[in-house]
Amino acid sequence: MEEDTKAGPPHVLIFPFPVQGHVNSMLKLAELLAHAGLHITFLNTDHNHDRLVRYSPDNLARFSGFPGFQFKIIPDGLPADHPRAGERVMEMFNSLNSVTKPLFKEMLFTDHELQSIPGSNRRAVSCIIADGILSFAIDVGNELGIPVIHFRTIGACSFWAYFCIPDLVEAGELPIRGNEDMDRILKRVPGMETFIRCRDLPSFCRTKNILADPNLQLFVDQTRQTPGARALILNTFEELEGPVLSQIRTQCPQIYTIGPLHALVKYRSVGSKTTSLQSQSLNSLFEVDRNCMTWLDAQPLKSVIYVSFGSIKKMTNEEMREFWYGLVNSKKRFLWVIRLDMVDGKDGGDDDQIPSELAEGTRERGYIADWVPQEEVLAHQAIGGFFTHSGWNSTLESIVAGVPMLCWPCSADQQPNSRFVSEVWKLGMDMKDVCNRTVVEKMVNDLIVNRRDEFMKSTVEMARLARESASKGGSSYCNLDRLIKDISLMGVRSKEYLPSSIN
Ligand SMILES: O=c1ccn([C@@H]2O[C@H](COP(=O)(O)OP(=O)(O)O[C@H]3O[C@H](CO)[C@@H](O)[C@H](O)[C@H]3O)[C@@H](O)[C@H]2O)c(=O)[nH]1
Repeated sequence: MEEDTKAGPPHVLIFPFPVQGHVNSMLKLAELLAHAGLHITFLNTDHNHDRLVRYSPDNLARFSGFPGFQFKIIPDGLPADHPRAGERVMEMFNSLNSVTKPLFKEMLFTDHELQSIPGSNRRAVSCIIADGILSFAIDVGNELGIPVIHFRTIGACSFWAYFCIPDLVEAGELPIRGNEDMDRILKRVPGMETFIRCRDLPSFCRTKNILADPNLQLFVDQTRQTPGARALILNTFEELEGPVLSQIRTQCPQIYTIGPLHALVKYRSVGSKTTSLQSQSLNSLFEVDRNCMTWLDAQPLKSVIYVSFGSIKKMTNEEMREFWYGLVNSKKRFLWVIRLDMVDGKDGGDDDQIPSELAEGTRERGYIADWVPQEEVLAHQAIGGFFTHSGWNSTLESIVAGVPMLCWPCSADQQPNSRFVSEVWKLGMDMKDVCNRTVVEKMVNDLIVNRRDEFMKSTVEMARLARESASKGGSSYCNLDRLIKDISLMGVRSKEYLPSSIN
């Protein structure tokens, strides 16, 4: 091993999987590390960077205020009109592997060469924080002898569920034996033996051919690689997922729980001499409709259900109608994020004519938006509940805002998340695998009227714990300090990081 003796702070390269839920949280980490004085290169795909420039210009300008922060752009290899959503998200993995990986490798090599030039005041990359599902970034980092820390944008509960899948298969608990088997409790997910059912496993487990399913294989393989990394960063907090984290620590001893990141960004700025951290940083890849805030201002206290199924889910026309009828029939006010390009079968035909009862109910009590400032929306006093797909960022944002959730998980980690929200944390209800207007109507009313007091008790308490963990002296606050210190110690460079190792 040889030491990189060049003066200056450590240089961290951060590389997210290029979708909203991943870019958002990893940019927040980048912001926190830059605020602590580290040099940061944030690697963004060309497609996403164009969108950030277009839809979050103020945010981008703010980053330029950090000395030593830079964005670098890399192609994702997909055509401009590729949706990068729905089922086609999986095509991104292939493209990233075939097009982006060699460019990434070349970029790291050039970075090393440039920074070796006498007079350069920037260190070569001394640590990579790679999205844990971008295994090629991890491989390249390892190959070049640069320490790699995995960042998983999912919760500990779903990380652990993915991790245990091979054990479930080996023990004969998987595959799932048809619909009638969905409520069977699984015994081989340590820490979850009493409540995790087949239907609560990551959605890829629903395939019959479990050993050959490429999507499942991809996520399981990548999760199983994490123990080989220097460390694992999770956007969660000890008080929320302590028991599951103890299980994960048996495999990955070095974990930094630094969530909820959006709360940490907010609390780290309190008392800070700089004002460069943003309390509600909106790293949006879509055009934000701010008029919804004016509409919310006019609604009574805790009267509105906020509805959003994240940035990737593509809905069917039928699902949209069932939700819409359910919301209108509930007679509750609603703010619904729905982009028509994310609804299958919208072709302007007869089916697209909005029935008059829906149009009228929406005009009276609803507001439909393409994209909203979600953190701000959830913090608004008019919001009484969140009808969510249980994406991990949305779950954390709801927890911090103290808003009870009605969960309709669609895919991947969302299935375990919603089980934890309802069964373990008691922060709301799970409507998994049901899409029916009568059920939506009833559950919306239960969430914000009939069972409101019951949910408010636990949501208020969990919000307090989340905020405490992100405040000075709290668990996530201290873990971030520990992470910064440990990254600073990673100035030691490996001898293998030599041009000859590039092939
Ligand atoms: O109108 C909107 C809707 C969403 N958001 C933001 O978009 C993010 C959405 O993230 P998330 O709730 O995690 O959902 P997805 O976009 O679906 O995220 C993907 O990535 C997550 C993190 O890995 C996974 O948990 C999900 O299952 C996966 O679909 C959140 O920060 C929201 O605040 C907005 O700002 N405005």
